[in-house]
Amino acid sequence: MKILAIDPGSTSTKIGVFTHGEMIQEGMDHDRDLIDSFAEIHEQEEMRFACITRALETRGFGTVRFDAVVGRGGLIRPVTGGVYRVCDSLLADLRTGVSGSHASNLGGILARRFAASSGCEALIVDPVVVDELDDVARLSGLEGIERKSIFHALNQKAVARRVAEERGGSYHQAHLIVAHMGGGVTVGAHKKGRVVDVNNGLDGDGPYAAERSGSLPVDGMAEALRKGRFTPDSLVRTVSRSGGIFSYLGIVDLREVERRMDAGDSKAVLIWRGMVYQIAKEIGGLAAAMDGDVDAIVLTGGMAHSRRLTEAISEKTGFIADVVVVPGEFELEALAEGALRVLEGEEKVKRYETGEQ
Ligand SMILES: Nc1ncnc2c1ncn2[C@@H]1O[C@H](COP(=O)(O)OP(=O)(O)O)[C@@H](O)[C@H]1O
Ligand SMILES: CCCC(=O)OP(=O)(O)O
Repeated sequence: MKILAIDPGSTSTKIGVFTHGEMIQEGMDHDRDLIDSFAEIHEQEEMRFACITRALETRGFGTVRFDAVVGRGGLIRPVTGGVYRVCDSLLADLRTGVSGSHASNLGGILARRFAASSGCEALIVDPVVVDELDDVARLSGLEGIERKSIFHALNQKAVARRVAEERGGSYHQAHLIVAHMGGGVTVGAHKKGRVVDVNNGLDGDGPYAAERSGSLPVDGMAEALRKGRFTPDSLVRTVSRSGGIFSYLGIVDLREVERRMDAGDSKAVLIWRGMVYQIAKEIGGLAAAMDGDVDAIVLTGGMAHSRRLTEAISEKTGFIADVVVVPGEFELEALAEGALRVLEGEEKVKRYETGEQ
């Protein structure tokens, strides 16, 4: 089987070519100013298409006919976890950004384009809108406004499956708290294979991260709107793109933050400590939500490469359960594995309109 996996992130596009049971991966970083020069996410399609085409040609895969092309699923309508075909209605929802705007919307769009040249299926797996929330977790505290499940579903579920199996159990029996710490931070309560509570990684919700603000006081936001510091649209963009560490220090790279800390920058120390504090508090909150019945806490994503960060979070949360660190992410593997399960008939592809297999 030959599978092309496409994983567009906020600042990079990663691809994986899966052939003969092995995956060759390639990551392309995009300049932050270039990304910011596009007003809308879908306008980045040609730029990312050209990058992927170039990478495939350079690696000698330019003329390969794939059996499936699979992309990271974006902000479509809420769905349960699984593998979905990129049908016309799913494609239309990705293009309009029916549930919002994020680079992952390009995953299914690009998968359809590359699948057309191979004459094969275009699929997405565990999109960021996977919604398995308990009813009680949907309540925001204000009638008419619901909490939404928008998170690093693909990597959280892939890593949770691995950790559960490595600990001799199965994902469908395990109780895990998974913190994905990348450009955004999402912390999910995985209870017997369902993510029953998680902070919305793109909204003002949960801990702050490299470029996300996390939860914000409403009073302060209303005042900033009144004073014209933001319009409603620019506020939404700021919260998801230029909040968090970026807003305090003007940088997003945790390695640079830690270099500044080592050089004696007290502001960098405070902001770093604040992020540790908020992530630990989110983990603690979910432990209570799970009645303290937690098998392990899993720290993953790019920032989990920092031992200093994972040790500090472990110190604050280790009283709850074992802390397992899985640095980086397994999104390309999870995409290819999902497509392979469908191609080999192990799993049925779900229909977007009904969520049924
Ligand atoms: N070796 C490392 N040590 C510390 N931080 C790292 C390391 N590698 C990446 N990071 C940080 O991880 C974050 C990006 O994580 P990643 O999961 O790749 O992001 P995304 O959510 O965009 O996929 C950045 O803040 C980056 O600085
Ligand atoms: C929460 C949606 C996914 C997300 O935030 O991804 P990035 O951290 O890659 O931007």
